[in-house]
Amino acid sequence: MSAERRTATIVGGGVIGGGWAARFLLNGWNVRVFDPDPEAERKIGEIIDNARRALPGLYDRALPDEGALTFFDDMAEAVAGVDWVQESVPEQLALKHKVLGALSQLAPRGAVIGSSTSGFKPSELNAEGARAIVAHPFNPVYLLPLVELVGTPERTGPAAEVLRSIGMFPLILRKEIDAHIADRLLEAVWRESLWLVKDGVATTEEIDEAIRMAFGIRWAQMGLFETYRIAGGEAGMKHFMAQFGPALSWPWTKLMDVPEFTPELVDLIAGQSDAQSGHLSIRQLERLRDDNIVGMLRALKRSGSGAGGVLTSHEAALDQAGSKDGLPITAQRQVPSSWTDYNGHMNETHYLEAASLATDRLMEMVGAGPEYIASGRSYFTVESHIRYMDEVRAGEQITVTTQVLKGEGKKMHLFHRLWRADGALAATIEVLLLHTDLATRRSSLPDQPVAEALAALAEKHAEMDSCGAGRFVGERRSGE
Ligand SMILES: NC(=O)C1=CN([C@@H]2O[C@H](COP(=O)(O)OP(=O)(O)OC[C@H]3O[C@@H](n4cnc5c(N)ncnc54)[C@H](O)[C@@H]3O)[C@@H](O)[C@H]2O)C=CC1
Ligand SMILES: C[N+](C)(C)CC(=O)CC(=O)[O-]
Repeated sequence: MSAERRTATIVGGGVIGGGWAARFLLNGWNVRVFDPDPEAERKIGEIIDNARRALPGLYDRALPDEGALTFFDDMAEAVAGVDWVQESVPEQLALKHKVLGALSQLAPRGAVIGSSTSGFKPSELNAEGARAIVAHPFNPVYLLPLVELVGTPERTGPAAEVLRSIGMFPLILRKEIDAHIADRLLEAVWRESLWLVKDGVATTEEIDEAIRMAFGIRWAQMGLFETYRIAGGEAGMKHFMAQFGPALSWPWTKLMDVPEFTPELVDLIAGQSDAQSGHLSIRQLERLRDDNIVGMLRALKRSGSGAGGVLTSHEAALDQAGSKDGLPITAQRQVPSSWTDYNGHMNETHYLEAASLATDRLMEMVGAGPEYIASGRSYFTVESHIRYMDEVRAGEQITVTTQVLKGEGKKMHLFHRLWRADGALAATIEVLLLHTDLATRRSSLPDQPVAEALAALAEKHAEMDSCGAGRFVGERRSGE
């Protein structure tokens, strides 16, 4: 595995560089960091720790094994032989020129040199001979998929491929523009909000409530235009524009007029922000934000909408193979914090969820996957028996193996074992499923190839130990 690993160098390991480091590392890349800040290693370490508890929770499959993280004092050594270089130094054009100029000399010709710049255009970044593209991410880089790519197609095309492979959504801009697309939109909301605080209309907290209680949620799943199309009612966008068009010439915005950052305004905003959130550290706020984003993205994954669709296709590309004790591994994943409860361990419902994922995988293995289901046939669970044998904590890797106890006629009888990373058996989940015709909703015989594949597995697994299967609720365990 390590021979195939690709390597990214992060130049500037602050908020954004740390996020990039985590994104690459947790997707199996080796990561090198170049940052003169003596605190860089600690800060990046903390960001990566937060990423480790959040990112794998998005997926129902295991991410690749983490790559190696190394810190360098010498820029030339840091970029030698690497595949991707991501510049994330502060937003100052002279500094970007200096750093990108050096990187363009030192990095391999074939390596992508991406700049995280929030607002500079490639023509500005490369004015002194550099060969960078804009690769503008969003904080937290390890969770949010969007990366705005700006540059020539021969550079942005291959860069987009790499970004997709690490679960991101590259949006290639048609033309360069100050602040790209998303920051133009964010800047509009930011400027307007500054006025609302300065004019005493609202506090920082009230503005945040106005966003998160309504349109923030809406934007996450449909964006602006689709949302407004719906707001136009049955007549759609045209009606919306007819109704709200006149408002564009009313004083609904102060966008062209920006409040000056006087010491008073800075104190006012910083003071309100302290009152609103000062009881939590930045790392605590990051963890709260990450848990919320993971929950929302997982909800979007269910419908395949927006960022949820990006997750689904990335997950499908994650390897899920292998066997343990002669049985196929049918699920492997990290336990997300959203699966844990007030007892500080994985809640009972998610043992069944893990088993359900394993059943889906087993169905795929015998040819009853999504295509088969789309053609009108599937399996329905009619009975399950879970034995909870050990606790599992957030962040632990779990592995599920599946033994086919019976694959005959309409019946598929499975015995899932849920293993902890330390080798302890945490649960067994025995499930009986019946093949079902999705049109009539009645049980039916599976197609011949499915029946044969299932029977073959049942025969192969028949000789194996199935201790713990067939028990009734309350039956004493051996030694009890
Ligand atoms: N903070 C944010 O929300 C976002 C920032 N960006 C962009 O990312 C870039 C970095 O921003 P942040 O991470 O927020 O800044 P930051 O201040 O958190 O981190 C910058 C890092 O660069 C390091 N650095 C300074 N000079 C350097 C040099 N010559 N060589 C290597 N490292 C050097 C600093 O030690 C620091 O660790 C900027 O271009 C910014 O516009 C992009 C998206 C979001
Ligand atoms: C405030 N900002 C301009 C640095 C924001 C960004 O560039 C993107 C983000 O993550 O919001």
